[in-house]
Amino acid sequence: MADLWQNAMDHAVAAARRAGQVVREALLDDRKVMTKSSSVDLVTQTDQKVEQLIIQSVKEKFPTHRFIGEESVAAGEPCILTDDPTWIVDPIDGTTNFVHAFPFVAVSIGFSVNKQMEFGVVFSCLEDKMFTARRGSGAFCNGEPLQVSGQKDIQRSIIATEFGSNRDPEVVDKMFSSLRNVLCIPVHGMRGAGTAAINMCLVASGCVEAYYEIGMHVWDLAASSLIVSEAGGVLMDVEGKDARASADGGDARRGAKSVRCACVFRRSGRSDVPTDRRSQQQNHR
Ligand SMILES: O=P([O-])([O-])O[C@@H]1[C@@H](O)[C@H](O)[C@@H](O)[C@H](O)[C@@H]1O
Ligand SMILES: [Mg+2]
Ligand SMILES: [Mg+2]
Repeated sequence: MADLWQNAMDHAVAAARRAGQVVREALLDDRKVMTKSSSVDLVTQTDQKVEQLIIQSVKEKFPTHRFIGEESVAAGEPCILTDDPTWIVDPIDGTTNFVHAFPFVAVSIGFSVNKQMEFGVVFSCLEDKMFTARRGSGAFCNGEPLQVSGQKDIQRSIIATEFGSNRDPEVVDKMFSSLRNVLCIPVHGMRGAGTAAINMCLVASGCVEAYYEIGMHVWDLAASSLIVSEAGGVLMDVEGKDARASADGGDARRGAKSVRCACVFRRSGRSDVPTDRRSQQQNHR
């Protein structure tokens, strides 16, 4: 049976690749840096230009489809997910990395129908790695199949996280407390690429066992949530509930901030997490 959305997925891959070229070229020029919610929440004209290029190219081909785009929402567009075919776009995931030419910058394009991710595309454009997933058909990097880590012991794991853009000392204290809790499990190490999408693709690739972050937005993780789950991983919120609803934008109805956290772990077996670490949700595969 013909795949109804394959044509759209092919378009997304081509659009992400074109967008990646724009990002790479922009790295050769001065980057005009602006700020959004705080002095460390950065955006550039390239973020805005790339988002418009992606959305315009989709509108020409799929005029009835809807959009949730990071920079469109920042400019006042609503962040509401309906059952309609919806493109969930983060034109540059890792804007701070882009500004500093730190080599992990992704173009993230997720596609949802009936509030369910149908495909996800994350192009790590400085590594030239195209991560893709079609619901029910697996996850790939440059065409090679992906599988999450088989590590069964969190004490032999690497955990990824990010610090976001909130510099409120109380929030920072909570982040450091979480870091301490995780490090003292103990784990082999902690890492962060500077972009949620690439961190989650590292989980899907089996390079890190889990990734957590408090305060992500739906566009940060819509595409990579499907890449993780199609690679055998799971998404959960800090209470251990299935976070795909949030990742699919299901919580987007309550606005972009609704996605509190997406912890991505290998497909869980039984998990008897010590209650004092419930928020880190260890996985016993
Ligand atoms: O803004 P952006 O570069 O698209 O997305 C980034 C996320 O990928 C990252 O996980 C988060 O910690 C940053 O604060 C920022 O939100
Ligand atoms: Mg982002
Ligand atoms: Mg972004």
